[in-house]
Parts: sequence; C-alpha cells; structure tokens
Amino acid sequence: MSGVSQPSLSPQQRKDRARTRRDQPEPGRPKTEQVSAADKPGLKARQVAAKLLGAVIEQQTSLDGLTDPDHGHPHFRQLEARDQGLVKAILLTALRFRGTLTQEIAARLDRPLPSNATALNHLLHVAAAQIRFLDVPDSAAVDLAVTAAEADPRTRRFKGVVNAVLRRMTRELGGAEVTTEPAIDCPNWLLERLIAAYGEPRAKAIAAAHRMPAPIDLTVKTDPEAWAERLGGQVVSGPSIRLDATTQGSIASLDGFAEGKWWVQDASAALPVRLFGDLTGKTAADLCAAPGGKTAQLVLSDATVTACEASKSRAKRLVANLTRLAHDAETLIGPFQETLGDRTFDAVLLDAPCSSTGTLRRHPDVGHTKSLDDVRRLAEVQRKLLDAAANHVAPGGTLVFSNCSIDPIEGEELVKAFLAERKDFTRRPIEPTELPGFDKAVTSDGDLRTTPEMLSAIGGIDGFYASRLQRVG
Ligand SMILES: C[S@@+](CC[C@H](N)C(=O)[O-])C[C@H]1O[C@@H](n2cnc3c(N)ncnc32)[C@H](O)[C@@H]1O
Repeated sequence: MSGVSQPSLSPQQRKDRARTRRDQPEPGRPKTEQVSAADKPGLKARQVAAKLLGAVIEQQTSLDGLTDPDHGHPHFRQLEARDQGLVKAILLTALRFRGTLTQEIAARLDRPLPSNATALNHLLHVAAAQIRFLDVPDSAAVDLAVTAAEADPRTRRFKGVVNAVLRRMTRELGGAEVTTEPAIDCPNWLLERLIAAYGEPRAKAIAAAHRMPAPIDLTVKTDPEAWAERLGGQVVSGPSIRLDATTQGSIASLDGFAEGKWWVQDASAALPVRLFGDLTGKTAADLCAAPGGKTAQLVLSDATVTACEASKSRAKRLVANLTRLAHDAETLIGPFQETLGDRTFDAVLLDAPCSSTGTLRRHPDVGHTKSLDDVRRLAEVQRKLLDAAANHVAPGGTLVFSNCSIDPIEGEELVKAFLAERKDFTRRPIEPTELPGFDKAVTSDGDLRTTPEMLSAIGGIDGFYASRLQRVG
C-alpha cells in the first residue's frame, strides 16, 4: 500500500508538499566535508529517476512494475525508502506534465537536442519536474542534474546545456503557475480518442483532470459517516469515503486498517458491485478478482463468493487482502475458463483487464506506455472473456461487465456487440437513482460511464464503465 501523502503534485500544490531534506547535508555530517561527486546526497535518486523515465518512455514499461518493492527495477529497489518516494514523485510529475515540460525546456534551448540524445532529455525532464512542481530547492535540482550529466559519458558534453537551460528555467519560471493548455499534457493518440468519444470540450476537461493527482478513497464495511469523521474525510457515495488531502501517515497506519474495517478503492471502482443490489443467499463469482476490492464488496453483500484470479502473484495479494478483512471467499487460481468448469452463479462480475485509461490521474504513465493498438487488442481480450463469462451466469442471473477504460471500444461498443450476438442476454438498465451522487454517470442506454472530470468539486473520480446484463434464456 502506498503512503497517504500524495507523492505527485498539482500545479496548485506545487512546492508545498513532499517535504524532503535529502539535499541537505546528512545529520551529523560536517557541512565542510568534501564529498565526491558520486556520493552527492540525492544524486543516485535523480539518476534512477532519469533511467526509469527512459524505461517508461522508450520501452513502455509500467511505472508500477518499475517501482514495485519486490520485483521493481534493481536500481530503484536499492534506494532508501525516502529516495524511492522522491523518485516516484518526480516520475509521476514528469509524466503528468510531460507536454508542458517538453515545451518549457525546448523554449530555453538555443537549438533542438539531437534526436538520439534521449538520456539527456530524461535528465532535463527529471530536473524540470523538480524545479516546476516539487519542494526541492531549485539550486539542488540544477546542481544534481549537472553532476549527473557529467557522470554519464552519453551526456557529459551537454553539461553546459543542462546548466544553462535549467538555470534559465529557475529564473524565468520560478514560482510561475502553469499556463499551458491541459491538452498538451495528454498524449496525442489518447487525446484523439477522447475527442472522438466525448467531443472536444469534455475531452479537454478530462485532460485537465488528468493533471490532478487522485485523492484516496476507501470502502468501509459499515457506517461510512462515522468512519469519514473518524478518519477526517467525507462520504462520496454509498460505502465510499474520501480522505482529506492533508491526511498524514501511511495507509497501514490509519485507524481501522489493521482491524480490517475498510480497504482502498476509488469510489467509481466501487460502483459496479453495487449494481447487483442485495445478494443475500445468492451465489456470486468474481471472475477477475485481484487485488480484491470488488470481491470484498461481494462478500459484504452477503453472497457466497467464488473469486477467480489467473495470476499467481496477484492471487497472493487477493488472499492477503481478504484475510486482513476477515472475508471468506473460495479462491481459485488460474484462468476462470479453466478453473470454473461448468459452474453457474446468480451474480457474475467480469471486471476485465483493460487499458486503464480511466486511471491516468494516478497512473500518468498509461498514456505513454499504451497505444490505440493496445486498446484494440485489450478490447478483443475482453470480448472473449465476456463471452466465456456469460456461460457462468445462471438463468435469470445477472452479469456485470466493468473496467477502468474510458475508451468506448472497451465499453459501450463491446456490450452493444455482445447483446447483438447473445440473444440469451438483455441489458437491465441502471436507474440514475440507484447510485446517489452518480446519476449523471448513467447513460441513456442505462450503463454507467464515469470520466475523471466528474465530481471535480471534491477531487474528481477515476474513469469507469459498467453494464448490467441479465440472462433471460
Ligand atoms: C482489472 S483487474 C481486476 C481488479 C479487481 N476486480 C479489483 O477490483 O480489485 C483484472 C484482473 O484479472 C486477472 N485476469 C485476467 N484474465 C483472467 C482470467 N482469464 N481469469 C481470471 N483472472 C484473469 C488479471 O490477472 C487481473 O488481476
């Protein structure tokens, strides 16, 4: 679980959080002590940040994978915890504002960088993200970038350029608000998809929402009002509460975590299971279950639950989460098409793997690691999974299909094609009154469609899609 303090910062929050003293001398170290360039405090963190930025941009590697505490990049894992926090903050910010930083850097170069100067480019972006958005002294950001440039044979000859560009940046932009259009920070392929799906004004609003870090939402087992007050947050809808941005400490240190009273789950991700209604005495299958937020909801709604998860490592997380919550569910490890045989259930949830384009606020790397081809490929995976899932729905039973993509190819269009083919299923439209606070997210077809600019007054929401289907034959 990540810490509560958000590592990535919006322009409004710039330089007032992520307080780090890593650029100061180590406690007890005399200020006059000479340190070699390689030992400069904070240098390693900047070098790792530049390397990881390269892995995201050039190899389309996911940031979660690179910064995983157990399986992440070895250089990242070697860092101290607070340097890991700084690296994550730099990368989230550098990716969230990539278009803006690219423009601001380019405007301060005498001539464009050679196209193969990728290492140099990443180094500049890492420093620029600190200068523009993080609570790191500008002088330290510049000095460490120059030292890093000098230490790398690929960038050594550009040391002077790094120094000049970044110094100009601190002089000309120090303390200035971001004035670029939000769309500049949305990767082109994604912006085009958003405009095609939602029209230009809404696509731009979504792009603006992507610049804001996501708040932390919890799903509580009981009494949302009381828990919101106890943890210093507010009720969003149903069992979802939102923590205040000033909440301090790690998630695990918060009241009620150890006792399993709640779990972390964006309020929009908690909506699909609510579409089943009361499941007392019914059987339910969560076909794509890990890490288990929705399985936990199904257990809470008093169903007898079977949770399927194809990935062994993710199944471990699922089991650990259910254990902490003292939630009882049958857990089957392997693709549900193989583990379920011909079993059928009253309620089936298919929360399918997707492009995750609805989660850019917390995963700004997604726009850079995914492409339209990935969206299409994942839609095809979902089509097959939906077809297979349908066979596990008992006659009269309900199938909820959901995912966190905001591309209709993975949502509305997929369900339309499914219903055209499977005459044994019909849509059971969602009534706007079913999901208080989310009535505007119910489409004219009766599906659920959230996009990140919704609920902006309280910090936005992840993009999500869900459709409720009923087996009639
Ligand atoms: C979007 S995530 C599910 C998130 C989860 N429902 C939650 O709310 O915590 C999709 C999950 O489906 C799993 N998965 C993919 N294909 C699967 C299959 N055929 N059978 C079971 N699990 C599968 C993936 O490993 C991944 O953990």
